[in-house]
Amino acid sequence: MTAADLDLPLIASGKVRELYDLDDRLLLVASDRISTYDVVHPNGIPDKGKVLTGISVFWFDKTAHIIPNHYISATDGVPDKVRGRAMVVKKLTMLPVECVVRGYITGSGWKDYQATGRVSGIQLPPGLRESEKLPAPIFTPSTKADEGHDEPIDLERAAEILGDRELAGRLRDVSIALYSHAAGLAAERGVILADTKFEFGIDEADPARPLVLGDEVLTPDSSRYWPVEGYEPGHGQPSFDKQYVRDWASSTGWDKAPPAPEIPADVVAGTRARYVEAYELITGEPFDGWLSRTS
Ligand SMILES: C[C@H](c1ccccc1)n1cc(-c2ncnc(N)c2C#N)cn1
Repeated sequence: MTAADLDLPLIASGKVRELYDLDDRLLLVASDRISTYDVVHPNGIPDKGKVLTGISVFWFDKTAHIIPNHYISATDGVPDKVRGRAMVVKKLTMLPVECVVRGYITGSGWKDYQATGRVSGIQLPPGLRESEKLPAPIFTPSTKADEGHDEPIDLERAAEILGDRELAGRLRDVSIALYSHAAGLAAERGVILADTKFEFGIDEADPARPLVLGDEVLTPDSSRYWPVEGYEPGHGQPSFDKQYVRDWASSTGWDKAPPAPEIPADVVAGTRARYVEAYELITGEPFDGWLSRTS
C-alpha cells in the first residue's frame, strides 16, 4: 500500500494517513491502510479511509458548539483521486500534547492502574476491574513520540511542555467536554465510547489566536468504541471495528512483528462491513449518503 501520491507537497505521513500542503490550507488524507498491533498490513480495507473521514466530519459538526475546529471541506479543493477520504483543513500551529480522555479503564491505562493505582498521575479508586466505567472521565495527556508509543504525562508536565498552565487546564476542560458530549450521543446509538485522543492547534491566521480542534476526531482509529451489547467489565472488550481482523491475525500465529501478513479476502470483506456498520451506527446515516455527498 502506498501513499495517495498526489501532485501536492507531502508535509507528513503516518501509518495510515498523509498530510499535504495547499498553501494557506492543508489536505488531510485517510488511506485504506490498516494496522494491527501497530504494524501496517500490506493490503488495505476498501472504504476505510472514507468511513473514518465521514465520521470525523460528522463529529466536527456535532462538536462545533464546544470548540471551533479546523475542518473546511470534504469536496471543494479535494482532488478527485481522494474524494470522500480527505478533508481540506485550516493550517494550525499544532500543540505538542496528545489529549487523551478515558471514560473506561483499559489498554495502557489499565496497565498503569494495575501497577500504580494511578493513570497519568491521577489517583483512581481501588478495586476497579478491567474495562470498568470510571466514576468520571479523566484527562490523561501524553507527549507525541516520533517513534514508538506516546509517553503518558500528568497535567503539570503538560503545562511545562506547553509553557502555559492556563492552556493546559483549557485543554483538559475542552477535551473532557468533547468526550462527554460524544459519549452521550454514542450511548444513544448503543455504542460505548471508551476513550479517545484529540489534537489541538492555534489558528495563527486569526488575530484572536483561538484554540482549534484539529486532526481526525472521534474515529475508530483515534478512539475505542465497544458495542454496548455484550459489554462486561473484568476483561478486555472487543474492538468494534478491528476485532475481526485482530482475531484473524492472532489465529495465523503471526508473531506481531513486521512484516504483517496479507489479509485474506473474506477478512477484508468482514472488516469493511464492520467499518461501514460503525459509520452507520455512530452517525445514524447510511454510508451511501456519505459516498454520494462526496462523489
Ligand atoms: C498528526 C497529524 C498527522 C496527520 C497526517 C499524517 C501525519 C500526521 N498532523 C496534523 C497536523 C496539522 N498541522 C497543521 N494544521 C493542521 N490542521 C494539522 C492537522 N490535522 C500535523 N500533523
